[in-house]
Amino acid sequence: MNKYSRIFLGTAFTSQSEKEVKILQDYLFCIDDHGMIEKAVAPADPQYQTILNEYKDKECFHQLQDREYLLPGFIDLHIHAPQWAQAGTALDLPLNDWLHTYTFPLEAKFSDMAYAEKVYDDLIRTLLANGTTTGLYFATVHKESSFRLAEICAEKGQRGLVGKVVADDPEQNPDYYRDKDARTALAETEAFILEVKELAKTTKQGVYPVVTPRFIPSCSDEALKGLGKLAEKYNTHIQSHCSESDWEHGYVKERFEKNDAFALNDFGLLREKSVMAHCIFLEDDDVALFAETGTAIGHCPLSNAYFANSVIPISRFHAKGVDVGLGTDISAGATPSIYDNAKQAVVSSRMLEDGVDTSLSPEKRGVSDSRITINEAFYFATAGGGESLSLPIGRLDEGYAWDAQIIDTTKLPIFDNSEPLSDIFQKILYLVKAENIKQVWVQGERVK
Ligand SMILES: Nc1nc2[nH]cnc2c(=O)[nH]1
Repeated sequence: MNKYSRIFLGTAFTSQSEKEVKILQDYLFCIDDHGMIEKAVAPADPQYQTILNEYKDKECFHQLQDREYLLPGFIDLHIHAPQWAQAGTALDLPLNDWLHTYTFPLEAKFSDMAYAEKVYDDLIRTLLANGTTTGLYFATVHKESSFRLAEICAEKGQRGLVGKVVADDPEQNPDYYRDKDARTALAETEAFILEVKELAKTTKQGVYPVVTPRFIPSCSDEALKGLGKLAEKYNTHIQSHCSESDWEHGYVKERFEKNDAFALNDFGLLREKSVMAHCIFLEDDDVALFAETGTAIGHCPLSNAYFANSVIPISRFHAKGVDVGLGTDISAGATPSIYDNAKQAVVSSRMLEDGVDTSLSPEKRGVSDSRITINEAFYFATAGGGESLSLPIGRLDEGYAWDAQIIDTTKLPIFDNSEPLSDIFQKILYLVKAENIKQVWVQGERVK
């Protein structure tokens, strides 16, 4: 009987801290029956040779080839799954017009199970191919197809956190696409939570129900209050949008005479397992409230370039103790790739630091101390995402799930065998496309 269900031998990159990447050269990763990393063994460790000798000829032994490297699987903290069907289009309008012109009509189509199946199946396959091993999803207001999304994650081996969207306010949502009323929305959310919890019992990598008020403008007070109570009753994750654009931030201020963060908190929606997308306009006391409640920011830099009307000072918010992960925000972000968003997070932060208005002098043009490095963006894509979700994911370390990508660098511009591993890491983050991701593993199972 084998003690470990799988062993991987290879060189891995994983976050040591927000700013530092740890290089684990020629390590042995010993995976247990539950798909967790039981041991990460360095070549200098006295057990290394013993384990190697015992496993090297077994089927469960996986040795990386020359020029292959391991990265933790990426965690996408903000995906509108139905919007995959319009990815790459419809980005010409501001947020509220975009919702009413393109997005609500599209999402309404997810009452059709056959259509939902087609889109969701393709999305999950594509995300896995891009190295995303955990996804936090908004589905639609339809309970049945939202549950189908959770099932497709379960079947394809991705760790899915899925929300049936709640949008019940007749003033803000069209008649053809909204919950009938707050009571119905809450009853359906509760039934959805129970169904997904049942599905989780047979899903190795985990599947989780998420309480999902679309955003404050979509929801009545009754729905928001009830959702806070449901999240508490079932100890679920919570997701929504917070202080995303001038319009949305202003709408909440007008309705509640306070910022989004405090309004959400009043409804019991800021908790340890809450992830709020965007959060561009947080003020100091909002940031302190996020840190105090354990609420995380799903940072979606590509989407923000279209809808946020500004650049989030993510470095400052993170330095104040707020958990941060990355999100694609499909389809406001027109890529399924967290690699693309990691790069954009760096680019946006550099533009914030330097500023963009050339009519101003350099010292007045930007916001100092805003830039993040590619190491920090990698941290947000992996360990930061895991912390945001309060799950043991996002690191290739003992006690974490074996969620990993095997990167084949033979097609990257590496011309010198002695190139430092720290440079290879940067080339991976800047240049990898789905075709360079050779294998993807979730909870010890191969999914690509
Ligand atoms: N980016 C984005 N913001 C939203 N706010 C409310 N709904 C949405 C959405 O679908 N996408």
